[in-house]
Amino acid sequence: MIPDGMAVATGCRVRIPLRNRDSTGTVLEVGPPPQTNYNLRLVSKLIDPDPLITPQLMKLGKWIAEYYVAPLEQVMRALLPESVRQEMHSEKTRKIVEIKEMPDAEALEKLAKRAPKQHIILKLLESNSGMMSLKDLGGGSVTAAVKSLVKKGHVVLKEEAVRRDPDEDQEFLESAPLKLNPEQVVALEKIVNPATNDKGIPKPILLLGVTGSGKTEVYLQGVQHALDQGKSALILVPEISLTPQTVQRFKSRFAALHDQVAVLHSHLSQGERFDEWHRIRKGEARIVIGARSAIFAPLTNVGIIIVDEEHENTYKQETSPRYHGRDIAVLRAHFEKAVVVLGSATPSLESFQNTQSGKYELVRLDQRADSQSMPIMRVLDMRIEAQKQKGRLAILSDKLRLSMEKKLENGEQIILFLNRRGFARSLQCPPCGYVCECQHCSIPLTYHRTEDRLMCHMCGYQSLPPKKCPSCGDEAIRLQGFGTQKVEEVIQKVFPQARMARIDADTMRRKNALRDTLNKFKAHKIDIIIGTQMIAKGLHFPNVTLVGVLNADLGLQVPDFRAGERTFQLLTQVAGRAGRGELEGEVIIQTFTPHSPSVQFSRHHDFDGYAEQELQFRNKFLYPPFAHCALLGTRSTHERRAEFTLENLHKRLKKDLPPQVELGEPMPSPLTRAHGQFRYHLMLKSTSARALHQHVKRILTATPPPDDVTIVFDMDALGFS
Ligand SMILES: Nc1ncnc2c1ncn2[C@@H]1O[C@H](COP(=O)(O)OP(=O)(O)OP(=O)(O)O)[C@@H](O)[C@H]1O
Ligand SMILES: [Zn+2]
Repeated sequence: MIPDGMAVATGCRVRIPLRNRDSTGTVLEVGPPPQTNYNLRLVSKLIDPDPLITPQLMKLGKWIAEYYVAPLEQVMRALLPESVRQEMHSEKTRKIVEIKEMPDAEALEKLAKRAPKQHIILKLLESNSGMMSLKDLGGGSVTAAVKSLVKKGHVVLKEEAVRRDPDEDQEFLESAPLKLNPEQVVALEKIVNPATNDKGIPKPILLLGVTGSGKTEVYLQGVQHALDQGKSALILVPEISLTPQTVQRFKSRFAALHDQVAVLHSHLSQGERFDEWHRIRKGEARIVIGARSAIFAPLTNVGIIIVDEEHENTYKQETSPRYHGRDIAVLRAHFEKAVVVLGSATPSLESFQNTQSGKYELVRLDQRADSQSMPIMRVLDMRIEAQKQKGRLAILSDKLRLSMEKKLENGEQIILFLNRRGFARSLQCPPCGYVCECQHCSIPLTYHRTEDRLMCHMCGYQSLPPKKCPSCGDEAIRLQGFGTQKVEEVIQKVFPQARMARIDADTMRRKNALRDTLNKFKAHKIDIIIGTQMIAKGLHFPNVTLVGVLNADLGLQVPDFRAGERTFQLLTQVAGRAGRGELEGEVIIQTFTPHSPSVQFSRHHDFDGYAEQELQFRNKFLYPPFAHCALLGTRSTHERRAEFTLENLHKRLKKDLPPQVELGEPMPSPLTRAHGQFRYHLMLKSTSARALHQHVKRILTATPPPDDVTIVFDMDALGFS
């Protein structure tokens, strides 16, 4: 309860005595006290006179809690960084000593004899325009002397706030805006004067621009326009540590406004995050760049929200609340009446379909900005290569090896890409490329070693693994695969002179490791980079003339209806790293399935063609964007209990199932056991998001799990492991 006269508002933090202890909480709603038998407590203290959470953000939080079926407290935790919520890291301050009144010459002379230290301090201060930090004066060794000077009235001791700047060690040279090409001019115009609905809310914009088309320059000038209007700007990037170049470009362009740019990401220390957050809230920082959670930055008067590489999976939060940063960006822009720009060379089909249905505006950049041509794409059939290199793992085709040789001779640089993801293994036949698929869902079946079974991870269909390839009859159908480490070994043997670096989750653990390696590559201290999807994003290296994709199929073999989309995106993005300078670029794609649409359409840089056939497939099997897919899972250290709990939930969900919702069978996850926990899951599909999350919420609320079982619900799930 609120004591009389205390101005508590929604979004403020308050202290309440609970169990003899003062606890901190955030006010979700203010209203008359409810009828209850509980003993209601009075708020003992109002911490923030102004709400920490703006009304728009509060609205966003409530929406997230409902849609993603997450407890509101959990959502509040996502909204407010821990350091801010707990007041753990109050402002960092330093002590400043300032001259108040210098003693006259006579007194000064006396001081020099009797208290030489005090004399020196005064002299030092005098030669430093009367003011120095206590630390610079000598810190602990002079505190006593300074105190005496304070007592005598010669100096004063003050506290001054200092900002913990995460990029303190870096310098950013101001970059001038480029003269836009005609396509960019049109794009910027649409952002500056967006189409609006009848309530004056701008329509979201999908900026579909081929790799190297100058999307970033359009973002920069769009942000500039918002600032000129006195508004603030929010820029989301997939992952700060993976996109150092994009962040650098923003920091450089707005270098003159240095203190108005805030960066939010997971590598900040608690103190840095505290400072950045409060600078934003006070309106000192009006440009915010950050990863997913920066969508909750406490900016006011937002003019523009940009989501760079909007198709990236990293925008989806993997713990509850499992929100999608891009979707929340669109929603926040709507609440704030701001323009939102989703940019990508390979947009998600969800966003693209929204342009087809008229919900979003489609803006295109079809040419590379500096009139470089798109790289030449070659597709290499590894089935033939596998026969040639009998018995060995076919990692490097002759064609790719020869091309690498030539580039190295010319002093040009090479990126080798290995798209290795997921744990799920499907069965593929090397001589013919055939992959075992589910007849109902058209996704690869996953091989479960322990049961010696093939399973469909969408619907639960099971079958025995074939002894021979059903397509060509060869017995070579088997599990296969190689990782980046193996590739590095092989390349090292073939090109002993070349300088190379491997970029993957294992080698890039150290903070700034990626930035440092990329800087070395830029300075041409490295000839070849071998990497996973970590290197597919937004990199710009003019001297890279060859990109090799070692096995394009790996991404196609995961039990996920988005596997094709992801492969198309990765191939297109990776290919876009080649030929970004004066020299022409070449891309060699090694694959066992040269005719798959992902390979063929990316080869021709044809997003529209790809989207058209993929949307047909999605429509036929009723997958997103034509339906919502969600995953309901159980996790427990006791396998039977995880299984049993899910079966029980399944039974209850089946009863009164809304007609729009389709319910899959419970089954072990492809990643059957992780962190000592057994995992089971089932899929839900629905043409109505609301019908789905309401039904699940009702059942989950009525069916609390046993203590040793955790329930996971993932609305609009992106992964199915
Ligand atoms: N109007 C312009 N005139 C000249 N050069 C330009 C112009 N706009 C962009 N560029 C340059 O073209 C190159 C590619 O631009 P940019 O990196 O912004 O493209 P992008 O669309 O963001 O690419 P990607 O999607 O591959 O990350 C950069 O070197 C950039 O400086
Ligand atoms: Zn199936």
